[in-house]
Amino acid sequence: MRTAYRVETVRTAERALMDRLPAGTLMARAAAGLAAACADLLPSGRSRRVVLLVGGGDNGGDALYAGARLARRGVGVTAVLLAPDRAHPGGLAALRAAGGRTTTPDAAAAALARADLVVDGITGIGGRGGLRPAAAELARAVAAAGAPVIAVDLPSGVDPDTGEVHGDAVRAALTVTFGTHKPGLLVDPAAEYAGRVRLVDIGLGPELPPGPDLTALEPADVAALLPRPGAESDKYRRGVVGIAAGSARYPGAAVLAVGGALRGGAGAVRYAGPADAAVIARYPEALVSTGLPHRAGRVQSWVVGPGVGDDREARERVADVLDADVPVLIDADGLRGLDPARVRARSAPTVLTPHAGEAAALLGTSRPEVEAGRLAAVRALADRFGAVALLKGSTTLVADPAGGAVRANPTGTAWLATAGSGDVLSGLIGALLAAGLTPLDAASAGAYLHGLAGTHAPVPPMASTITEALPAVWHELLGEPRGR
Ligand SMILES: NC(=O)C1=CN([C@@H]2O[C@H](COP(=O)(O)OP(=O)(O)OC[C@H]3O[C@@H](n4cnc5c(N)ncnc54)[C@H](OP(=O)(O)O)[C@@H]3O)[C@@H](O)[C@H]2O)[C@@H](O)CC1
Ligand SMILES: [K+]
Repeated sequence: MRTAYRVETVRTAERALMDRLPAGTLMARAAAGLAAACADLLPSGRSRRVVLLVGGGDNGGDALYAGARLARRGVGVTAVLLAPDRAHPGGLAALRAAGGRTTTPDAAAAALARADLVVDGITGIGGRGGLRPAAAELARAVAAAGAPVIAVDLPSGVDPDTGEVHGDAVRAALTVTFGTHKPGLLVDPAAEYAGRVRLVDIGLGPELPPGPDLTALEPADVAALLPRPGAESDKYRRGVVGIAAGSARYPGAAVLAVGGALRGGAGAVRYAGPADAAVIARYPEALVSTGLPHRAGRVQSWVVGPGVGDDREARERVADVLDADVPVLIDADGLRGLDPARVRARSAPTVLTPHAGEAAALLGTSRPEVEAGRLAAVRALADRFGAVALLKGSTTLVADPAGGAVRANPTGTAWLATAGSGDVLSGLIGALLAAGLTPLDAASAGAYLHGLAGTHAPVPPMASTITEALPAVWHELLGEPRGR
């Protein structure tokens, strides 16, 4: 599990560690890791030039010490000093002693034009608000120059705690972060600016509290969560999913949600609704009925909403499912006008899976506001509805109403934003709920599988090809030969 901590927690841990170590040790560790990452990215066998962007804090100090290490190895290093009188004195002295040069922001463009690599040390965890004008101009000059960028700790201009980006920010190919991930590195829009992220161990681990602010599942975590049928399994032990999706007008949503549930490992899928003929034609495995969901027979979870429409009949189906005493996932049309009190009053857990537009409607805010502050939005949804909230999008986030770390989904591709993709996800999570995973685990493992299937599906993927890619993803994660 990757873990991320907010700045306040990082600072406390850093102080505790610093008290036990000789001055300068942490910065030396950070700079060594940073210099190694730079060396990996630099072309070999010819004269190489690195430009450091140096702010007035310790982030700039890291860049200067790393620059000194590179200069000692024969790399041509030029430091652009944003605040010459405040640049880290020890770092500056080390760079100069190693033969590095310094310059001012007005001469940056010429240096950047010849750079093989740029090291962004303008701000790290000490950055506040959007970049100030001189720093913002430098960020634009870097983008115009086009050389690859390594960000020190965080790309300058992104909010470390929330992942928000206000105005210009540096876009990096790689971010070398120290001690622990910060939430902003795993949440869009900031995550997109960070590029790949490399964590350098500076010994902070033992000083960090057990409860991180954000986590991201790794393959082994997902593999441990996925249900594996045992010798004694029957369909009820593996989990029966009820799907109340689709309508005469939108039968496809029913088919896709049922497919997601079947490929999510369900022991059986009961479909209730008017798209029964389309479902049975595609999936003869499904048990179909046309009455209200509660008449469909015993299930261990319900999925309601995709493609149900918004007429009286649709509202009746949604209300009927909300009365069920099993975990319920509500998506798409099921989320329209959803009453927080009704969801809070349910006797079993609820999972909501809105995209940003649906989340905005549920929170009474705007879509751009949700997209700019995804972390705050997903927490607010979980809080308001007393439900696990999964906010779909460039970074899918999952929040638990009990609090604790928000989970950021690390898999997926922009190609997943295709019609019906969310219907597959809802069925998939429904199957994991029926198998007995906690709602938080079901939602985050479902998002993980779905994202991975999206990257396995032939490009451009369709929702049904995401479903078809799921078996390969299960095999990959469980590490079992096919057919076992
Ligand atoms: N934690 C750890 O364990 C370790 C931390 N380490 C490193 O220390 C870094 C934190 O250093 P830090 O505290 O000195 O803050 P930092 O990020 O350099 O920013 C402050 C500078 O930025 C400026 N500034 C602020 N906002 C701005 C804006 N919007 N636009 C433009 N400028 C802005 C601010 O100016 P001021 O407000 O003072 O005028 C000040 O000059 C951390 O990220 C990591 O790299 C490692 O060395 C070792 C282990
Ligand atoms: K930085």
